[in-house]
Amino acid sequence: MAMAMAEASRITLHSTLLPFFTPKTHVGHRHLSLSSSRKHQVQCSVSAGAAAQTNPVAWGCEIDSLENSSALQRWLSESGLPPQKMGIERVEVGERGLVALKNIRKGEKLLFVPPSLVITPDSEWSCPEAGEVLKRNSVPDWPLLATYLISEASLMESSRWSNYISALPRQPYSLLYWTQAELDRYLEASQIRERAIERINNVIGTYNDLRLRIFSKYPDLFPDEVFNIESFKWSFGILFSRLVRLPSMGGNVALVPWADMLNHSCDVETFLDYDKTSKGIVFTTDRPYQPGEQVFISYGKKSNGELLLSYGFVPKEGANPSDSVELSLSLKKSDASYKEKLELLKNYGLSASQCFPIQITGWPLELMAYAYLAVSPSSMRGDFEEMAAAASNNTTSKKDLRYPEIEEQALQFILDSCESSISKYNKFLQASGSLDLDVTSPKQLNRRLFLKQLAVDLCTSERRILFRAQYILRRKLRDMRAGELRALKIFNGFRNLFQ
Ligand SMILES: C[S@@+](CC[C@H](N)C(=O)[O-])C[C@H]1O[C@@H](n2cnc3c(N)ncnc32)[C@H](O)[C@@H]1O
Repeated sequence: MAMAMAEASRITLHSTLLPFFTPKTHVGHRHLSLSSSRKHQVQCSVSAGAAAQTNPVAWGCEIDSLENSSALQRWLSESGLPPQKMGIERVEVGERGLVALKNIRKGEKLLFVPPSLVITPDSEWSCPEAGEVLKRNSVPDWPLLATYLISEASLMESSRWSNYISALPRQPYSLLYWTQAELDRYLEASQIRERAIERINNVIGTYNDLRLRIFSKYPDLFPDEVFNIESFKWSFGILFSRLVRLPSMGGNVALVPWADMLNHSCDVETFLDYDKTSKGIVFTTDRPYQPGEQVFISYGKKSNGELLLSYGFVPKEGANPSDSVELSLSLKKSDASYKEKLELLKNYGLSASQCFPIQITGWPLELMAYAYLAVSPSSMRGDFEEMAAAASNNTTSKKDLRYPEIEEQALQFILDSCESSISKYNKFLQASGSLDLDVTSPKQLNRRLFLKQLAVDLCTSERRILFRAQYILRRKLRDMRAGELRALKIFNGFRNLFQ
């Protein structure tokens, strides 16, 4: 199960626990920057996001509460969940998690959550009129589920999901709860800041759209006191951190009570799915567990930044083999062919500033193609189109381009971008020791320390990948230049011989 709220374009990598809330500006693995006006919008709309300042929703529980999760466990058993080999406990990784109660073999199927205990876009509403209005207006799955959760939560004990909702965190860990000032302060060096702003704006935009088109027309069904931006931030936070995609159920998205108590480990490769034989949601263990050990699944092959964005945690440094960092490359405005190049990029869904994911093992061919385009002189204009196509998501274009005459400049261009990014991380990491001096209360200090630690962990892991890229690029350039020098010496040697 790939638990995560992956953006649509990334979902193809993983199957299961994935939310499907797609920022419109997301192109494949690339993320476009927001305009400054949109940044301003965030500031106005979500500046009350800090735990100390926000009005938390009236439902859910503290993130580590075991009381509500015991009630959840009892209700699930009474409602058809078969006996389990795991129980909910307080754990070292992830606050609460599922822990083996018995020996569990490798290759064993676990959970067997029946579809009747799963929340999907087709679930029955306790207030059927509200559901009908949304369906009549063709509201897509994500906003539909977000509204469903709020509607059921507000009905408290009258909802059949009340035990489930009471065990959900009142404030899910998610970048949705970071204020603009916190994002600026802690994530300035990382492209994840832009992604968080983009996501917050999508949530706000979605809520505003629902309010304008639907809620305002049916105030009795959707009163402002319940269906407001705070409750939507909560419900989207829950969806981002708990919704799964079930490939064997036609790719449906679902909240799976009980299964969503499983935490993520980068060391396992097992995902939730619907099992047609047992007619339940299961996962198959890829290692044995002894009683007392926490059982994990994978939320998908996500970078540390993506895990922070959707789930609010960062794995230990070096623990995530799928980690990557977004490197931003930009066309130079002083380039004589700037307009021509930009036009072509736009034709392929790209822009003058573009992010590409770098992994510890290397970078995509698209990044090299973009670099070729950025450094190519006007005399190569005949090749611009091929370069722009190769830099894009276009799968039919040739990707592995080679232009020996500008390869050195292209590598130097990538190295410069890499080093400029590294210097931003250095600045943040050096300053991080002195970031907390202006707090006024212990609560504020706790939050600051918590967010700062997450940011330091993220930035350290992202910088580590950039350091590796810097090393490889420097070595390549050195070898190239040494080769050129050797060739020049040989050439000079020949010239002297014939003089
Ligand atoms: C699907 S829920 C898992 C159950 C959750 N621990 C709970 O108590 O409700 C996902 C959330 O669990 C936490 N989590 C999951 N895996 C984690 C990990 N490896 N490290 C830290 N927190 C993790 C994060 O707070 C995340 O948003």
